[in-house]
Amino acid sequence: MDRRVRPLPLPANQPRHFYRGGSSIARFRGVRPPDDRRPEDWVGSATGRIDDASAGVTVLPDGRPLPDAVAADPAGWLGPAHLRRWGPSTALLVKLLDAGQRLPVHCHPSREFARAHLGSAFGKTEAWLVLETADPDGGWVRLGFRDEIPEERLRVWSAEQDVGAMLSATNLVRVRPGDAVLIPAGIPHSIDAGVFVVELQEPTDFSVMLEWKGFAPDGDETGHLKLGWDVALQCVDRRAWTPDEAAALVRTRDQMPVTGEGARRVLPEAADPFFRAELAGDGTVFSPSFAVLVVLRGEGELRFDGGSQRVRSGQTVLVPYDAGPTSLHGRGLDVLRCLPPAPEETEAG
Ligand SMILES: O=P(O)(O)OC[C@H]1O[C@@H](O)[C@@H](O)[C@@H](O)[C@@H]1O
Repeated sequence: MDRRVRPLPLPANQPRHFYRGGSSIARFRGVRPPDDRRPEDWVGSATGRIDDASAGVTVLPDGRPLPDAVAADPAGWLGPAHLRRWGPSTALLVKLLDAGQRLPVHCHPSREFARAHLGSAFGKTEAWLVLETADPDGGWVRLGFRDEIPEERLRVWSAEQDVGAMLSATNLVRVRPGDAVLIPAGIPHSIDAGVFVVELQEPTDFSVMLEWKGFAPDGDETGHLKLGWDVALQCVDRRAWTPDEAAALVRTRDQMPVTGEGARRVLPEAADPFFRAELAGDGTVFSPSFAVLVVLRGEGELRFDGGSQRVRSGQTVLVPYDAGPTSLHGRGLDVLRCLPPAPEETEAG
């Protein structure tokens, strides 16, 4: 019998969260929303929530949590080159995120900070591909402080929860469906209500919360990753980001170059040490890799070594290395293929 792992369509995996959202995920998937506190769908996740390691992890159709399945056959899931470079970690976390309300201003640690203070080889650099905005003209995200903020001022803003000051200090950046946004580690950011994205990240749940007023968890207790504010605030990028620099973190579909295989490279090279993403359609052939597919539009077929699988918009599919070369077939198919960093990637902060 052929024991190789095959591509697996995944159901929604939406741990309860402290902020509202989830209806766009349900609409995208064509299912009913469980309740309005399910704003994130963790797809092909071997990562648990920081406050509850059992939440967030993907459970496969055979009942096994993804980390157990990968541990049992790391080469089959990840391939030999990935395994040599990244070990048995998938090195990738993908989420659908539907902001039903504005997210609190927060930031994520770099690898360097995570290694020094959190015992982790991964920080949480991330990127978004915007799927929808409630207003068809676009939605808003907040990226980076416009002026350099002295540490002491940041400390006061956070201690006093001076949300007005924090928000007015950040760049407000317009995003439209189809745009991709790279969020470098450290940059303070927030997504406004009505923005629905696919998110690629390093496989951790590390957030330093600058804002928590009006949200359920007491950020003063939980927002500093148990490091204390003196250390946690060291991971915040307090530098000035000019409006142009902040806007340059956004890439429109036209700015995504077409690769030799006919796919569009979604993210800039600066993202390569952390994850890769491409938009592909009918006729695209991919070389073997662990991957998470999000079918954005259309329907058709995903062919792989030894079989094929029907795919349609709203589906997410987990692809193991062992599926071999894969290809997409179907007119109007638009698929986001999320990949871990390449095995040849070297260190990045
Ligand atoms: O899109 P990012 O920046 O990861 O924001 C979403 C993240 O928000 C933070 O406030 C934390 O609650 C994380 O658990 C959550 O995943």
